[in-house]
This record gives sequence, structure tokens and C-alpha cells, in this order.
Amino acid sequence: MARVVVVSNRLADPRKAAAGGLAVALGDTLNATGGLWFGWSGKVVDESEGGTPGEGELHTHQAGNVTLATVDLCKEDHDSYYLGYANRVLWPMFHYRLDLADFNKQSLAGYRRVNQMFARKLMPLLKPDDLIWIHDYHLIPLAAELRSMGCGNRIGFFLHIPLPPPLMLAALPGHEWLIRALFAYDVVGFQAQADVNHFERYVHSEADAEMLGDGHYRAFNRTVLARAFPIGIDVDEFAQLTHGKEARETYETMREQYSRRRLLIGIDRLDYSKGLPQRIKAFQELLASYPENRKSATLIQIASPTRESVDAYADIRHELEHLCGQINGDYGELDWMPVRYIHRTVARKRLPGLCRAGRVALVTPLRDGMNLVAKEYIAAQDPADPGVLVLSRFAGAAEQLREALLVNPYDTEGSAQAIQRALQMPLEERQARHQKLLERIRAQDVHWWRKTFLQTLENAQP
Ligand SMILES: O=P(O)(O)OC[C@H]1O[C@H](O[C@H]2O[C@H](CO)[C@@H](O)[C@H](O)[C@H]2O)[C@H](O)[C@@H](O)[C@@H]1O
Ligand SMILES: O=c1ccn([C@@H]2O[C@H](COP(=O)(O)OP(=O)(O)O)[C@@H](O)[C@H]2O)c(=O)[nH]1
Repeated sequence: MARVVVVSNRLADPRKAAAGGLAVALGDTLNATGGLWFGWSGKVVDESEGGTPGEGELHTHQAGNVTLATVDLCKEDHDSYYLGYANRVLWPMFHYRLDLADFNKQSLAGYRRVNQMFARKLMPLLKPDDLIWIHDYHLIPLAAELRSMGCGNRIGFFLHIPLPPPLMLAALPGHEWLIRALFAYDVVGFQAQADVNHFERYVHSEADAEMLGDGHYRAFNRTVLARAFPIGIDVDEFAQLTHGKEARETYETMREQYSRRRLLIGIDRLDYSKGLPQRIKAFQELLASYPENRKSATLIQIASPTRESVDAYADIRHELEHLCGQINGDYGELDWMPVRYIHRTVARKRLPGLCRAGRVALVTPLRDGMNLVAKEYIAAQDPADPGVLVLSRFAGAAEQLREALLVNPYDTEGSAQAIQRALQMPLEERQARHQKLLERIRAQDVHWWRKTFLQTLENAQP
């Protein structure tokens, strides 16, 4: 295979297990092809330290066979590109939250400036046969910028978040420009078939695209292949982590503390897309409608801090903390609290232990590209005595994980009923559902995802 060049906003050293399955999986291919991983260094340079908009120092270093090339961002670029256009405009709009989108010309200008700068820095590092794989909403216009500099390589794009329906997308000022930029790619990958359907309807109605069949669309004088490539996890790696020292410690502590109680778990970034207030309300409804769970069911909710300088994230934190305080105040006893809320990132090595100890996992986003936690929970279970996954029908993962208990997170009573059903589910049914779910996450794991995408890109006509 040709050399692979991965471009993403964040990157990680693929040799470090803490980087997670995705970095390790991309690392395999990068390592095998002597590849390059390009993106933001994570460093923000203040003006007083010489930071200039549209400029950033390039750093390169070797991680085994992989070259990591990163660029610093000045504060103005970070605020307008990452906090501004990416996370105050595209993230809410693509998660169906038009009410939270805060569109302005400055953030769009910063988004374009950083994409242009990335293209300028990346272009001299490219070789003619490189396969270039660009990731996520931060970098949609990058291929168009590269093309304008004469890049003729095959370029693929994978959107990790959902694509909204056409009319919702049309509410974004400049949506035509953004979607036109997708036609600079050869292959565009989405998480779910629902996203592909939205893309097809949008390009048909707004861009007058020709449908060439088999996922090929022609518009703006270019042809693009758009298809769903649902991202998976490294099932064996996660299952292996379950037997590691930290995971075992966590598992044993949890089992000891909850031996006479039933443990429910939630593991999310504290993002408004994850449906955390709705989840707490459903849990409250469970305690109200099924009182046998009082003094027994406990929800450990990890809500790891994220994008804290964006207002909507501060607001969701207040709302969640208010609800957790309320439920604990209303139902808590001297020796039992219904919710244990943890506003910290829990080390990846510990998560499998927590997952395995959880009788029920609540994965109930209002909208989510995929949701890897749902798959990690399945991978961590003991097949002889597995827990039950309660999954939002609005997570990309729901297209694959049909044997989970699917819920509508806006329906508080329906969600409470599903949680009760999960808590009461007989062993045989738990085993049967888990076996099927495990087959599904194994069939389309992260290695399948990476290979399928890259093969499709390699076979695409440049
Ligand atoms: O980089 P951050 O701003 O700190 O955010 C973390 C990542 O969040 C998003 O994750 C998405 O990708 C997952 C894997 O494909 C998917 O399961 C999930 O549903 C998505 O929300 C974001 O898309 C990443 O770029 C961020 O790095
Ligand atoms: O405290 C935490 C919370 C989450 N995660 C990991 O972060 C990823 C979250 O991915 P997901 O697709 O569920 O959602 P995202 O946060 O990317 O929207 C998963 O691998 C989790 O195991 C973690 O390591 N520690």
C-alpha cells in the first residue's frame, strides 16, 4: 500500500496505549507504510509570545516508523477555528442544535485561515502517491485548499459526527460552500447510513447533483464516492485491558461496594449532545415508578470535562449538577446515594473494569456520530454473566447494535421502563443479546473500518 498520510485536529503518539484504540489502529497502518500524521500540536501561542493569525510553527518528530508533524495555533486562530466555527457552529448544527449555533464572520474567517495554513504546511511534506485521509468537521475545506495548490493525490474524508438533514444543514450560512468543499475529496465516509441519506438528499436538492449509482455523486465538475463506514473499536485490545491491573482493581472495588446493590454506569464527555440531564431524569423516574430500586440502584456517571470555555458547556454542567443534587437530596439515604457524579476524565486503563462491573450501561445521547463507549461496554462484559446496554436510537451505534435496549432519550417514562427491563432481564436473554452484540462489534471493528476505508480510497479513480 502507498504511504498513508492522516490529518486530524488532534493527534496522539500511536505507540502509547493511553492514546486509545483509534490512535493505535491508525498507528498500525501509519507504521506499516512509514506514514505521516499531521495536525494541531495542542499548543496555543499567545500574541505576546509571537503568535500570529494564519501562522504556526511546524514541529516534526518520529514515533517509531511514523512521522508526527504538528502545528501550533495562535490564540486568535484557536478561538475562532476550534472554539468558534468548529465547536460553536458546526458541532451544534451537526448535532441538530440550531438553537446553540453562534454563527459569525470572524469565526468562519478563522476556520478558513487555519485550513489554508494547514494546507500550506502540509503540501511540501506530501509525495505524489500518498493516500491522504482527513478527519472530521474541523478540516472539511482542507482538500479544497490542497487542490487549489495543485495537489492531485487521492484524498479521503471521514466525518466522525452526524450529518444533519438537508433543511437543517441549509440553515447554516454558507452551507453551499461547505458541502461543495466535500466534492474536493475522492471518498467521503460517514458513520451511519442515515448520514449518507442526508448527504444524498442535500446534494440532490441543493446542488443538483447527478446520482451515478453505487454511492457516486457528481456535482461542481467532480465525482465523489460517499458511503457509510461505521467506526469500531479494537475489541481484543479493550477486552485485554479488562484483565490489566488497574481495570481489575476498579472491578473488584466496584463489586465489593455494590455487592448488595445494582450498579448502572454512564461514561461521557460533558457534552450537551450526550443527553445527560435527560438520563438523570429517566433515572429519577425509575426510582419514582419502581420503588424497589430505592436503596439499591446506583448510577455512577462520569462526565469528563470538555470545551469548557464554550458557554453551552458551562450551562450543561450547571444543569446536570443541579439535577444530580436534586435527585440525591430527594432520594438519598444515610447509607445510599442514587447518583455518583464524577466531573473528571477517568483513565482509559480503568474504564474496562468499571464497564464490567456495571449491570447496566446508559448510553443515551440526543444525537451522536457513533459512540464508542457503547461498543467498549459490550467488549468488557463477562459473556457468562453480561450486563445490558440501554442505547439511544439517536446514536450512530444504534444502526448496528440492534440487540441493545433501544430508547428515545426524550421519552422519560419509556427510558425508565427500559432501564427497569434491563435491571430485571433474565440471564439467558442477557447472554443471547450480548453474544449477538459482540459478534457485531467484532465483524466491524476498528481494523475493519481502517482497512475498508483505505482500500476504497486506494481503488478510487484519482
Ligand atoms: O477533540 P475534542 O474537542 O476534545 O473532542 C473529542 C472528540 O469528540 C468527537 O468524537 C466523535 O468521534 C467518535 C469516534 O468516531 C464518535 O464515536 C463520536 O460519536 C463523535 O462525537 C469528535 O468528532 C472528535 O474529533 C473529537 O476529537
Ligand atoms: O473519562 C473518560 C471518558 C471517556 N473516555 C473515552 O473517550 C472515548 C469517547 O468516545 P465516544 O465515541 O463515546 O464519544 P466522543 O467523546 O468521542 O464524542 C471512549 O473511548 C471512552 O472510553 C475516557 O477514556 N475517559
